[in-house]
Amino acid sequence: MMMLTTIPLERSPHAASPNDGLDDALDALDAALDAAVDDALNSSMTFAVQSVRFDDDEYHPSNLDMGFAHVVTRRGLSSNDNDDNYQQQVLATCTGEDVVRDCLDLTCGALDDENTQINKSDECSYFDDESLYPAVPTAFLIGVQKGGTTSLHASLLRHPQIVGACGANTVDVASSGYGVKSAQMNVWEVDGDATIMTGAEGDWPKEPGIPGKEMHFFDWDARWQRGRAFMLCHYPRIRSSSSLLSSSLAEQRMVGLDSTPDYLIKADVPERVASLLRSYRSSNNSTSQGRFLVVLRDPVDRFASWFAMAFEAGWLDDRIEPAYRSDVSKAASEYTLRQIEAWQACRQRHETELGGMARGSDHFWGNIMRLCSYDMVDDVNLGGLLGGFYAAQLRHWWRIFHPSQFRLIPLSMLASRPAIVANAVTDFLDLPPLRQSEAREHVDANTAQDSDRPPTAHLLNATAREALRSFYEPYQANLEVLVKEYEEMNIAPFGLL
Ligand SMILES: Nc1ncnc2c1ncn2[C@@H]1O[C@H](COP(=O)(O)OS(=O)(=O)O)[C@@H](OP(=O)(O)O)[C@H]1O
Repeated sequence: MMMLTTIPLERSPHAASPNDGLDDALDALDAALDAAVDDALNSSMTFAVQSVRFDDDEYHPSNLDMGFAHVVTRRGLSSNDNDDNYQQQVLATCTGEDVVRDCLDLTCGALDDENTQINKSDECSYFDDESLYPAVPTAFLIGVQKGGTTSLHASLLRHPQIVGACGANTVDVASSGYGVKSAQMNVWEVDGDATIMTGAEGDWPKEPGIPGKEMHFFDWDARWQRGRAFMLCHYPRIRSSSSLLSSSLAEQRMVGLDSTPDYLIKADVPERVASLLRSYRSSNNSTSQGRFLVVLRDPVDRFASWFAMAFEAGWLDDRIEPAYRSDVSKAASEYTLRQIEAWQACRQRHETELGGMARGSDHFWGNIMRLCSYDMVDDVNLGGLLGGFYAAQLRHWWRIFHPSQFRLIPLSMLASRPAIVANAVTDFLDLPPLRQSEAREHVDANTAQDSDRPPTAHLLNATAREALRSFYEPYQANLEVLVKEYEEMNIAPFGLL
């Protein structure tokens, strides 16, 4: 059971200025909080209290009944709080299961007044604060791009012990239903600061989406070069110093999740992730080896979905024949055939360079892929045709991490049996299962229907679909071999698409 009491900051309607009478009002509010805390103590409930600031309409109280924003730890008032924005304090009383679910004291650095520094420098001002346990990213949803990763990410965030990074894509939490841990969102909106992230990668993503997804820490050089502290600063902290919060609760294990589907395709990422985990293990006695999730999707459908996204985003504007620009279906089919041709030509060009390497092996394809990714500038961000070479991508990762650290999840299974997937993933992450009612819920996020992009099912004509199907045949055969090996290692119950 959870009880939420809102105690308004009562100011005299006759106040001459915003600060007039503020001290008295704050004293009255403090006294009301103390009385409420006494009540909670007398009823021997576990409880927590939090002061909440509302900066603007985004922090409308209606957002606060979802997730953790309205709970835990009573903070001292900082000088910034003595302004007109400081409108309310909220008391939440929690007990039982809801304590874990709703009362963990997570805090996003950039939302904290005293920590805004992290936006301005590479160092996190609270990184050394031992009273804050970082929710370190040890779980990685690395692909495949357009595989349904947003749905899986959103469904995992419902678990009380899984957190995404602060910021990244923002989401209209109130309407999306992904309310849990909603205060992670809008970090950058709060600061109104798009300048902090200038660099090769451009602005921090701000488009509507899901909180904490697509951080690109490991594949965008400008972010990677800012170092480990920079990345960890963007994960919420668990505050254990609160006198009101039981320490066992504060120390509850949290798993940070980095869901960036481009990671699977980008050659440098596995080694970078490994080095982060190594450094984390050596400095924190952590034993985490990293856990990796990959959603697999039929490569033809994945390609169509990618095309729809790229077309809608304008990435292909100068690559589509003007005659086709007004007809997305024709554009998609024509582009597909042209890309297949370009790929075959590129492959032939490089085949001789690869000398005696066994033709058709994943290693061979991996090399061709690397070489052709430079040649095929048309294939934006490697997400087009090359995005479907799942076996070569996975083999590349398996050179660095053991296959047992991976779970391969067919999108078809995520779509049809969400509870099985949710429980298998939480088990894999050594976490208790989601509540049954939540695990069974289907999550469909980032679908064509939600966005302006064209539906993908009939995007490609029969010729283009067929050409793609036979194009991917050898790669799919390699994937089957890989999945068989994976199953023979008795790693996971999941089969192929
Ligand atoms: N539950 C479920 N069932 C079936 N299909 C689903 C589901 N969830 C997401 N999707 C489809 O996955 C596509 C989006 O994938 P991603 O979220 O991974 O895209 S992205 O890489 O993050 O941009 C996108 O595909 P298209 O609609 O074909 O574009 C989604 O519709």
